[in-house]
Amino acid sequence: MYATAFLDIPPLNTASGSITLPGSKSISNRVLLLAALSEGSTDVHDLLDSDDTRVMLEALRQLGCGVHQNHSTVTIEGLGGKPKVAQAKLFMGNAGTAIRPLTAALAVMGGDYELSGVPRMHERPIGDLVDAMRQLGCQIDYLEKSGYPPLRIGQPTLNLSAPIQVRGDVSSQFLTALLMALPLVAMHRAPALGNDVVIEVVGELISRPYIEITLNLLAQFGVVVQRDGWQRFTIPAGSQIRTPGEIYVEADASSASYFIALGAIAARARGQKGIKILGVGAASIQGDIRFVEAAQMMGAQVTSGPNWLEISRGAWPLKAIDLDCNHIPDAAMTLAVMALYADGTTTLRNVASWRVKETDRLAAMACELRKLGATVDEGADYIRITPPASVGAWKAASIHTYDDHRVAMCFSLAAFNPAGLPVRIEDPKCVAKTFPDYFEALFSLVQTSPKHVPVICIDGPTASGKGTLAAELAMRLGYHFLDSGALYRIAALAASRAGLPIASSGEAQIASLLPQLRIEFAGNRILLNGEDMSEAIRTEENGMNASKVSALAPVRAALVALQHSFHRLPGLVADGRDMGSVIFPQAQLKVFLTASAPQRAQRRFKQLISKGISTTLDSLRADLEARDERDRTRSASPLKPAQDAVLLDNSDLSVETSVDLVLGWWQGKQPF
Ligand SMILES: O=C(O)C1=C[C@@H](OP(=O)(O)O)[C@@H](O)[C@H](O)C1
Ligand SMILES: C=C(OP(=O)(O)O)C(=O)O
Repeated sequence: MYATAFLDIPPLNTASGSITLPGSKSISNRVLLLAALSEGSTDVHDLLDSDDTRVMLEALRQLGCGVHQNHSTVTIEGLGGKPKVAQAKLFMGNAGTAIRPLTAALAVMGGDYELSGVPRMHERPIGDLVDAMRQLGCQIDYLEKSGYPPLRIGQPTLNLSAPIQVRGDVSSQFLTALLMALPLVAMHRAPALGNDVVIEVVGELISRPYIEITLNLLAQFGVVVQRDGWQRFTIPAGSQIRTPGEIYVEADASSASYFIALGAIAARARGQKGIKILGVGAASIQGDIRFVEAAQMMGAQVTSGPNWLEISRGAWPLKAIDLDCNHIPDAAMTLAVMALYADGTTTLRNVASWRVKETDRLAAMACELRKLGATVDEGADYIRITPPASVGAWKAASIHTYDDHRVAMCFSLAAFNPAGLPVRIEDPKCVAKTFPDYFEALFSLVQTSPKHVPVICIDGPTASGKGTLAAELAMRLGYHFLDSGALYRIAALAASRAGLPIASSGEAQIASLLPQLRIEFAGNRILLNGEDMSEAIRTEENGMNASKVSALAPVRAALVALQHSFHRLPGLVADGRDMGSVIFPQAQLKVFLTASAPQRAQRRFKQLISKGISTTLDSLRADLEARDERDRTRSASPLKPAQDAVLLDNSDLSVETSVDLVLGWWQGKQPF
């Protein structure tokens, strides 16, 4: 997950490849609750691991439910309709699918519970559900504002004499909550005429396909709800939630919308087929699978099987559409970004519920689409988008994401703009609500011209602090990190481990070994084929070998290719001695970092002493000065700043100040 303050997505061109998407949020949280309410244990396979499911799992644990994780399977030991813990404060984050059904279930079972969430959750309505539960004799109080969480739940005096009425025009989750909780009432009622539990929907019901998910999963847990259209739902008396023993969670169809759109928008990479999505397809029980139809209307070419989809670009530009999106409220946000690539004005209607979700999504989408150059008309329940009038009318934008995962995910697709502008996504970690690794998934499928992938080079003499600075910059920008000095050391270590002669007689073999190595920089650790080598490469002996290896021409050539392989989306920070001058001459920012010899000697001294290695300041300083002189004057690639490098003497600067300074220079080069 990118936990950076922002993520700059370079302009993108093509996309190809296949992706297995994480589990459905809607299915995961329903299955967790149903498994918890049933008796016995349920193995849930492919459960979504994200903020929304974590809050649900944590709440279930607090209520005394056994939760055991084994790879992608979570086993839930059910409570059999009665929490083991009668008093708890439950934090539900911003998960509508957690707080609403859990409120209903706890209110029926009774106890002393408080349910709260993030500040936005306290602005998301729950009054219609509370009103419905109160008809049944449930005890629910508002702790702050009437109609909104946080809530306190007490002991009910259940009294079911008439159908329970619920409004469904603000959120379908209230009806879902009743449907999942009321079997707990029905189970205690003898099957007899008039004993069934009946729910009546008052007025219009929105987001209807989510009710189909609820009914489908209830049936898998042994509760077959009878229905009369969308108006009346009957839970037969004597119904009981029974675990099916194990259950598989489909991949998330709403998450699929970003990749379906990607297939529709991105040019196809040469010889490639487009985007293949695994884990969800035509047989999905999720309503958002119908996003496929909307994407096809806009021009996407889609083929599908029961649990896969394959998408490629069809009509281009995309075709503008006018669509009632009430059945796909979440995925419809993706259509709003697709509309930027359409041949006219797109109108998405009947999405008033957008106003009460993670943020006011109608206002948010309108504001951010305008930043990109679109003309947007926002109504009470619709949004109308006209793309930028010409290539020149596109603007580079920093997209504010309002702590809304879907805003962050759908706007990443604006990076395909024809103007070749990057897009900045603020607070990218908000995708953790439903898809923590969204951006990693995106970057695994998209390609762009290497010239668009940014590189920052930090070169400089030994002990100038370039490694620390470069690693910190990479972390702050979410870029890859290349410590080229360590690469020579890793090459030497791998060669000697493979038993190859560290001499010209072994140069061909060493060179062919290098491309097979999987080298990763994880923070300040260096991994070789998954094994942490951070200490092993720093030995005196390996240092000598590294120096020998670096003198072998074929090895150097192979290392160039290896260094270039770090140049990947979304960007790279490389540190070394010839990063800016030789390896990445095209880098957008080159910094040549220096510090006075006494300062560097001091830093190295502290470093060695802290490792328990004894040395003296004077000898270190003499070594450094001698080495500087050798580096500067040697004939083969002498250490000198690239012509276009910025010099930074950090003798009197803290690491933070140096980082801020370089980030400031970097920002000065951005169009945002
Ligand atoms: O029941 C569900 O799983 C959901 C229902 C929808 O909410 P509304 O019914 O509030 O539209 C949807 O937006 C949400 O992401 C998940
Ligand atoms: C509306 C959403 O979430 P929630 O389940 O919290 O309602 C969503 O995921 O888009």
